[in-house]
Amino acid sequence: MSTHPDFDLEKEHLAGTVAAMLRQIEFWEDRDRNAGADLETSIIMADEAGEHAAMLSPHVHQPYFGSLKVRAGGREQTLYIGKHGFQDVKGPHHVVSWDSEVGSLFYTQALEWTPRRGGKGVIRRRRQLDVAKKQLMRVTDLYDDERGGDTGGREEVLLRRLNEGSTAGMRDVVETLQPEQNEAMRYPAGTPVIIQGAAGSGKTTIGFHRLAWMTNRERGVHQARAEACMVLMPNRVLAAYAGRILPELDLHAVNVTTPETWATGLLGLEKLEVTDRTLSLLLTDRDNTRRALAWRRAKLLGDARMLDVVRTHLWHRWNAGLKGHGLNEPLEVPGRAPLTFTLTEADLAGLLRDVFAQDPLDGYRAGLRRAIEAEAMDRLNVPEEHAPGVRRQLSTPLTTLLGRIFAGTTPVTEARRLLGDPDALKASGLLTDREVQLLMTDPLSGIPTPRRAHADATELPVMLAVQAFTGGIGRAVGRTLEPFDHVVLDEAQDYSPLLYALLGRATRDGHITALGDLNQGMHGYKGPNNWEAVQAILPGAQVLTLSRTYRSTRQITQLGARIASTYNRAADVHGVDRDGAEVQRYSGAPELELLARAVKDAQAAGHENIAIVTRRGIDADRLSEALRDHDTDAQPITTQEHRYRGGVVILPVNLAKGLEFSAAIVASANAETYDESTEYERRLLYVSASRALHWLALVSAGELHPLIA
Ligand SMILES: Nc1ncnc2c1ncn2[C@@H]1O[C@H](COP(=O)(O)OP(=O)(O)OP(=O)(O)O)[C@@H](O)[C@H]1O
Repeated sequence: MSTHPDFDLEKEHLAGTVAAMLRQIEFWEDRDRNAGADLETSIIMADEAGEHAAMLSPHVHQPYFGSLKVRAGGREQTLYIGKHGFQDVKGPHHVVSWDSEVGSLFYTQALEWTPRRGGKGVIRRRRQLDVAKKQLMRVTDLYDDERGGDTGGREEVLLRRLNEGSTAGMRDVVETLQPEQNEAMRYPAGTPVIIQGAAGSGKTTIGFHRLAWMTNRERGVHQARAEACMVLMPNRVLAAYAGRILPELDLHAVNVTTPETWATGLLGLEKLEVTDRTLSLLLTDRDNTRRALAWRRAKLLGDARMLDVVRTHLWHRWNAGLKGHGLNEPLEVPGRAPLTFTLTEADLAGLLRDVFAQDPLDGYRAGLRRAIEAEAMDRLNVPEEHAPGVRRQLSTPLTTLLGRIFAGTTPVTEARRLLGDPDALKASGLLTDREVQLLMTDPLSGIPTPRRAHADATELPVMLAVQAFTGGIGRAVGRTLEPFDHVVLDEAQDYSPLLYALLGRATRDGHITALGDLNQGMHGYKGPNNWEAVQAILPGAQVLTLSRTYRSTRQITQLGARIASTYNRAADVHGVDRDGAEVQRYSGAPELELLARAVKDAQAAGHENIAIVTRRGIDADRLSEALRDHDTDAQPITTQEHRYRGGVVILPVNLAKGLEFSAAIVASANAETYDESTEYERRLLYVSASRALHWLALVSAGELHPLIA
């Protein structure tokens, strides 16, 4: 297929590597060889060997995708880079893992590095090796110092990859990771990272790669365990779509969920309906004063100061709660005369003060229990071996006592009590009188609430703050709480500073990766004003910018830029210059007919994964039904329960965000549907028009939207 002079040599090396891998897998799977001294040892050994075999076998069909020729310590060698490291015990067919320190050299532009053993290492050649089904398909040199250095091969390989069709899930980009992405992905572990990048710059993809990199043993104390990590995505359709990247990255058991699911789970209220009434008001109310009020109130609810407003409120509540309470418990300690443990109200207040000072991760209720137990052991001089017995005797009286002090502090009721009480809001001294007044107004009163138990997206963080102080915040492991090893936030521009503060508490220090685009914010009333506001909350956080975009052809990117330039002066992003089909425009006939024709045209152009994007969910349901009469089967994705499995689908723009398709068709692409004078609507039009990789159609029965006509 290729005429590269080294093709045959590489082919031979590949065959050798495949054989070595198969030999190793066979070795691991050989039960007799894994027989230990006793049955238990044998089982453990066999299990471990089986695990190694299971990890390696998916990689046999493509052991590596590139190589590096390096010179270090007077010796030249070629390192093969793959998705999974492999040590050939009987031969030279080793593979270095892409996420190792050495693997990084494949992606950078650097020509030298400092090897672990010291001295100087020189990169002599970078080579891409396309391998599929154990066959070598193509050899492309990216850099070769014998052929004048940079060959332009990296761009060539990238373009080939970007020309491929979309799939039903997010894909890894291990083979074509670009230098600036590689740098963001490997930013030193233990530093919170904010990756800012335009739509299609690979933020979400890179976030998952960083997570995979974080689980590599080379990260030392910063290594993350996949099962102790969490990724938050804006909706469940996208979470499922993106989650398909995990096995490709050898990541298993990572919890990919939405902030609402995580929050309601933490509150123990899985059935709680989460509304966004501020958004409803901003979209429907024409009263600018009320809109401004709703916006400012939502912002204030998400202000980081609210954490201490909540804390101060709880301080007063619980101090009032312990009035008139104490303990007077007879205790038995073996070998000692009967004892009594007495705690006065003043003692309790003192212990509560200590707990507030300690600020324990698992909450103040558990903290106070521990403090009282420790006080008992200390005062009564209980020897270590009898401590568990004393704790047992204290258990019931303590549960009763704590129940009284913390009575009624459930996150939902307590957050609402605080937000309805101006004196409580003022208690911390952190909010000005005007701010307290603002919180006391209810600009949303005209927006209906659901019948079911509900909480608004803007008040949820305040509820979580109550939860954080009462029962704690973090990852539930059995009955205890631990911090997450690492948390990745997608669409991070939509997270309030208060949420950042809470997530920071719930995660190991320095282990948050936030992916976002301040220019793409659809929900500015919830998010931070700028990344500095987030940096102020996550100490040491670094903002890294991805400047190039990869998703779409030049034709599609240019159309998107035209829409975005109406609300965003920074819209001038530069994309990979990839040529594609002209944007198709359909109008002047009934919409159904045009949509059906567009689907046929997209299929005729060779595309399989095709999306029709509508403005609202009900449009998608209605059109999906009606299109059947036009011989077009488009599966609706209109609830968070639906999953994208490839093929032709029809979905509203809010569920399309983050997904991508080989071809996209924007339905009702006109000014009646996407109001030209409303920035929010123009942003939605942008999202609709930026879902396609290769082929885009704009459809309207009447005139097309002036921005794209
Ligand atoms: N280095 C790369 N090699 C190949 N493809 C890439 C690379 N980087 C990004 N892409 C592709 O670009 C597309 C956009 O990536 P991704 O969805 O991660 O971007 P994003 O910045 O999160 O976009 P959005 O803001 O729209 O959600 C995907 O198809 C992804 O596979």
